Amino acid sequence: MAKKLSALLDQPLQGLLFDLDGTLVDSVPDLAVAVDAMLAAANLPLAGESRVRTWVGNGAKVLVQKALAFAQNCELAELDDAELAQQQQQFFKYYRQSSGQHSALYAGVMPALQHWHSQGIAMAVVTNKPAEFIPHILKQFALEDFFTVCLGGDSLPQRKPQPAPLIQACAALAVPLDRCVMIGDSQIDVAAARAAGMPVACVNYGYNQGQPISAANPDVVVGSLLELCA
Ligand SMILES: O=C(O)COP(=O)(O)O
Ligand SMILES: [Mg+2]
Repeated sequence: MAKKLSALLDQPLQGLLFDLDGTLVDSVPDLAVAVDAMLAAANLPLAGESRVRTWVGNGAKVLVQKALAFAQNCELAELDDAELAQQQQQFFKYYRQSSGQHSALYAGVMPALQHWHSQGIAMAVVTNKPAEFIPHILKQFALEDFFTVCLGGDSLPQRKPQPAPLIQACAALAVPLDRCVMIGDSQIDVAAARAAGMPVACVNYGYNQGQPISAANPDVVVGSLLELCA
């Protein structure tokens, strides 16, 4: 049995911050459809789901950059800014169509959120996904009532691994940082939590750029959010 969340704090737990992609929802199937539709429209080779899985975590711009660099067989730095901006709009267009079609809620997420909700724990989503895509996904999986605060990768000037969105989410939840735990799937979540001075629990089923999450040294690793429930 994994360490309980309360064991990570000196004070009683009051708040939880959740990563979205790879932690609550397996969204890669729909992201991959949109990436490949963007590449197909530009007559470029398709990436496929298994590659896209290793590119998610740093937000849409980095995902599009990695896809274009792969398809054009070049370095990220060689990409043209104007083309990148245009392809990102294409990607958004296709993701608006594909989002939610083949995404799935991970096992254990619903009962774990219900548990913490019933305990009165304040909960927020802090994702690098662009904010416009968050409400639809939460609604599709009936998660929207659990979260009083949702921040996307473009909600603030800084995104994870910077601590700003975590600090902002705690402030919006009115929960002190030292009573809050970040729950994510990638080294980006671990780095953001460390920078905010917050403990971090990670799931082992997410994306983490193809690396085992244990390499990022989170405070606890679990195979299901249910393992974190007291
Ligand atoms: O959209 C991404 O790149 C990652 O989103 P996440 O922060 O919810 O994992
Ligand atoms: Mg994630």
